[in-house]
Amino acid sequence: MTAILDIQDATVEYSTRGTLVRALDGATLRVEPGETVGIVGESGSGKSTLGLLCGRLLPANATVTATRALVDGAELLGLDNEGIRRLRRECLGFIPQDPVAALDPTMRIGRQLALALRGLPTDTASLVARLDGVRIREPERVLGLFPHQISGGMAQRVVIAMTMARTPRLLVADEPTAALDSNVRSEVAKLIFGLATEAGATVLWLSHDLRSVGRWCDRVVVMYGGKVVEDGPAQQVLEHPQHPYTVSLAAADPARATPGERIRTGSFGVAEVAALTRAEKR
Ligand SMILES: Nc1ncnc2c1ncn2[C@@H]1O[C@H](COP(=O)(O)OP(=O)(O)OP(=O)(O)O)[C@@H](O)[C@H]1O
Repeated sequence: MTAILDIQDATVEYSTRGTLVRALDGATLRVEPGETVGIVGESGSGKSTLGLLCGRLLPANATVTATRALVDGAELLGLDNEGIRRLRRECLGFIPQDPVAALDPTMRIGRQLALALRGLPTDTASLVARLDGVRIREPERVLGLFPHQISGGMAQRVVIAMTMARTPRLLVADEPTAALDSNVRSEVAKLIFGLATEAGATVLWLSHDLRSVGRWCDRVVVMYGGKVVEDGPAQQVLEHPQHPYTVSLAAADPARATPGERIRTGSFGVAEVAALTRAEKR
């Protein structure tokens, strides 16, 4: 079977005013179609960089090397611009931490959704059905609103509807519930995993929170210092952590292990993803 993601010995360095930061330092990860994989690690461990690498969405100051970097069998680093656009369009879906930033503030929800549906029916009934599918109440009314007029939870549902409309084979979600109120986090996680399962999508869920990842994902990958330091079935990693960092995560107070309340500026290049999504819509 072709792996949906096959990255071997990937190194990513960011250069900022003459200073080099090595965000990935020989990261290796192979994911089979249909797996749900939680990638956990402390801030700066390279999770977002790995997520962005999957869509070759790294910023211009990043230099990438890898022995192998295949997404759905395609050589990520060798694709021309049309090839990478096609891969993003036909295979990949990204759900960022900050849904409001991922939406165009100047465009009503209905229009953004219609643009994201590209080639699929965009009459009002179809748009309403899309919002229904992500359990948005009063969908007709929501279609006429701007992003600032809806809650973070609702905005994330809109982003999920837009992303899942393309039935991605690989869904990369970077702390997609961390910026939301605690009472909607689990509903949104359930929605994402439910839709991904229905679509047969593989999920890469990037998070600081080992316990929540263990709840939703079958497999847990732990990153530390730009490397994958532990990788196994969720239950095994939670109950018998091997790497000292995983041991400390597993021993942490669950309340403290809850995803951060604040939006982390280092997270997932939301601006890049939003710009890309908007550029592709035009
Ligand atoms: N565009 C950038 N330019 C320079 N350095 C960057 C850039 N993006 C990330 N880095 C650095 O690369 C390292 C890895 O960052 P990355 O965002 O991938 O980690 P992370 O595990 O996702 O962290 P967080 O959970 O805080 O998002 C960090 O030291 C970070 O400061």
